Amino acid sequence: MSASGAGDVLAIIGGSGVYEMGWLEDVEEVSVSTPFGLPSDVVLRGRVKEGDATVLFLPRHGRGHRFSPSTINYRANICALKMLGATHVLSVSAVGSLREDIAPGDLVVVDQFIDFTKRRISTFFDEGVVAHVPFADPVCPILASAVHDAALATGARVHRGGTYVCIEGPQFSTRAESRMFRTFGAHVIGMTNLPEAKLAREAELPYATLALTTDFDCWHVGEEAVSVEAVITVLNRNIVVARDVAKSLARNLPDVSQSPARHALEKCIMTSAGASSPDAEARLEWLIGPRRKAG
Ligand SMILES: CSC[C@H]1O[C@H](OP(=O)(O)O)[C@H](O)[C@@H]1O
Ligand SMILES: Nc1ncnc2[nH]cnc12
Repeated sequence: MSASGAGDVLAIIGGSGVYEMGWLEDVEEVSVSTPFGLPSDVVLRGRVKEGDATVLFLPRHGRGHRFSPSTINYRANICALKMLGATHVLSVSAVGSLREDIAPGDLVVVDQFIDFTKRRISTFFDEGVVAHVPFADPVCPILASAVHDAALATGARVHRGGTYVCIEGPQFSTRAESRMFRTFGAHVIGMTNLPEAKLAREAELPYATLALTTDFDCWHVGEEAVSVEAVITVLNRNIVVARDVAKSLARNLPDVSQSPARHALEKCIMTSAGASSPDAEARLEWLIGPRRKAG
């Protein structure tokens, strides 16, 4: 796998418990406003020591954990990172395990999602311009492979591949729901990676998730049902590893020029510039402007 260029920008979206990276250098705070509103917080922009890439860091819940999974402005977050030149997106997320062989403390580099969210805006193309992007493989395999390599290097127990079912929350699941998700073949459960991953795909951003397993949700007979207290206890250990994985990845970004995400919008926009509205074109200029100009 060839290394990336110095112009590459790794965007890290921090999940529960991950409100800063701790290893960023030459850090500046960047406030970004987008056509979809404000992102969860200011974006930290810096670099990694002994690395070429620029690094962006955005805590999806905001510093102080101000936004629930349902109220995060996912569109503003992804749009802001795209506007700042992101070329790779690493999502760091706390998850529950739905499998006996995935234990709290394990890392999972997921490769599939099941969407059980209920009330989230999950597209940039909701008014005036229609587009349908492929999403069969929702995670960039090139980036996921690099994340897996970086995770292995920490010595943590790492699972390559897995299906992340995303629930609306903010309540945890019932036992019946947890058991149902297991019958679906899901491996881990969370509350935030959708529509985040869908929006990253529409924005043609290669996306991969480092899932930090913190509990067995509530299906496991021999285990206590998940609680915030239990999650935080394990998360405090996972976070240290997650920071190391992100640092290693920032130093070894893969070339994603062949990522399926990079051309996701090609031939997917149904509405011609003449048929859409000036408002819609203006709202999406950051994403389809160059394509529109190229005709
Ligand atoms: C505190 S457990 C539930 C909470 O943690 C996860 O957040 P993130 O995905 O941002 O790490 C989960 O999605 C819930 O938001
Ligand atoms: N059991 C669980 N369900 C949903 N999101 C989670 N995040 C961490 N553990 C979780």
